[in-house]
Amino acid sequence: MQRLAPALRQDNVPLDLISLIKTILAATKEISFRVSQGHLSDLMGSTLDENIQGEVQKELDVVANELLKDILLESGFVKAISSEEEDSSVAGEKNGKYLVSFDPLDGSSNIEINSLIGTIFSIHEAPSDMDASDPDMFKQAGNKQLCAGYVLYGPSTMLVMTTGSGTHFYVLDRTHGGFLLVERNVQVPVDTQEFAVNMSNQRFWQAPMQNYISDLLAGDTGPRGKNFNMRWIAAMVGDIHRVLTRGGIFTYPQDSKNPQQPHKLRLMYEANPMSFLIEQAGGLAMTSEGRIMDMEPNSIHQRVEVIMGSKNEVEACLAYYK
Ligand SMILES: O=P(O)(O)OC[C@H]1O[C@](O)(COP(=O)(O)O)[C@@H](O)[C@@H]1O
Ligand SMILES: [Mg+2]
Ligand SMILES: [Mg+2]
Repeated sequence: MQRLAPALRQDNVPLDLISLIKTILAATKEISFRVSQGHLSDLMGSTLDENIQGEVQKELDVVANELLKDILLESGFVKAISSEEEDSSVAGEKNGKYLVSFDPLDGSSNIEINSLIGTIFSIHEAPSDMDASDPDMFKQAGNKQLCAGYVLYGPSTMLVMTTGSGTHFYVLDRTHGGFLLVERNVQVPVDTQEFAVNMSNQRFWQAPMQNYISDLLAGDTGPRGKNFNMRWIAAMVGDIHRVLTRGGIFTYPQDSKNPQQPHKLRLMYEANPMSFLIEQAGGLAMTSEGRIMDMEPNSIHQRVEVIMGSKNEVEACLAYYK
């Protein structure tokens, strides 16, 4: 099995970017170790703080954020970082080439039940003519990402990453401490009979999504003429990993539960990186109005509607909005 750095060189990834990726992964190996300690560590509880989005921070959210932030800001490659757990962007090296956005721990509500969690990251080029403390540097569309990936802390720790030459799967080999390539150019099957959505929000969705999901639930007695299965891991990393592995449609549609917040998932460190991975694997990543990666961001913590996965199924869903 190929090691990470030679696999990236094969895809013509520049050496500086390889070094940055290795820096991110050094932090995720440490997070993976802490996660695997579970109740043996003192990181299982909640802090008394909330992040800027009003969510209670878990001890592991904070530790994972600090590990990534410290190693990235000290690396010399990074002009600034932005994170789910930071109010604004944080300046790094003034001549740094890259910007990194990350969700240090995705699926935090799964921590205490010993279920799937992960780290999601996205890398953009840093504008050379802007100040390192200017958060506007991050206002770049997803289609400008140089690299996106996640590390899934599951029964095995996996890295799923793209640098624009396909989406590849790696596994952390604890015997030598590095990530090994296990599957190159993963492909999301174009058709599927599996969907992922938080059904408890059903009554708050817009009519097109209500109608689409009702038709899936009607199975072979309804207009789709086939039965669908449902899965919901409550961690986007887990759900998207299943979609990349065996196909499916994953959606967090617009809802009216809280009129101040019609969308749940964050553009910069959830939707954009996952969109890059899904598209590089032949899937589609959309809102009901267009391609996620073509959206021009207006803020670091912007939220967005998400409909992504198997190409034909995403198109079938979007047809309800026409
Ligand atoms: O609470 P719900 O509706 O199940 O939402 C689950 C969604 O929220 C998220 O957990 C948000 O991520 P964080 O844990 O990083 O806040 C997504 O990963 C997931 O898809
Ligand atoms: Mg998240
Ligand atoms: Mg998180």
